[in-house]
Amino acid sequence: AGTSAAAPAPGQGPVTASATAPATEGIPAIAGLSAERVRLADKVAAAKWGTDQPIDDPARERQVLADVAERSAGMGIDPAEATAVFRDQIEANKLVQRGLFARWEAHPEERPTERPDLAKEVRPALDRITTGLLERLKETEDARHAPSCAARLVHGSARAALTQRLDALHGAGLARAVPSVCVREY
Ligand SMILES: C=C(O[C@@H]1C=C(C(=O)O)C=C[C@H]1O)C(=O)O
Repeated sequence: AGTSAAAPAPGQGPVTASATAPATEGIPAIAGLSAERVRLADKVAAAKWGTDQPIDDPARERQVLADVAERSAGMGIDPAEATAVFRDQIEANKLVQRGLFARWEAHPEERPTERPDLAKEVRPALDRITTGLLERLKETEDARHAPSCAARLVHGSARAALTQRLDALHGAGLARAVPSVCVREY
């Protein structure tokens, strides 16, 4: 008793184990972190909903991009490539926030019941994702410039959308977040 559930032989584990595990490295990890960032738009929107804080905050965007430029340069990542990625991440986040505001206008019963603290809770969570994304951008220097990047990005994004159970709005956000990840060499 208790020993009947033998571990599967290597390579014979359930197919779903690898298909649902979050990617921890490479281009797919960038897609995974991008999906997490897009999901954080729910908290950003909930923090702003019913306040006079606008969805677009150009000062905060400049701060995010300046931080990315400085840290990427320090890490040996092309700052132009890194800031292009984060410009898209920001546009994606606003796309989702706008979609959620529209949803909440139309469906009062779906409105958030709590207001997270943008400065103390939500932006620090976004900043942690920034750190992770910069590490992954560094590690994928070659992969992002390779012809195979686009396929890896599409595959990784589809997997992230499934594993993180993104709905249509967040899926559209993820698609908006990642186009600059692959660098075209022409
Ligand atoms: C996420 C926010 O909303 C917008 C999106 C930002 C982002 O994605 O980093 C930054 C500023 C805002 O224009 C926020 O205000 O923090």
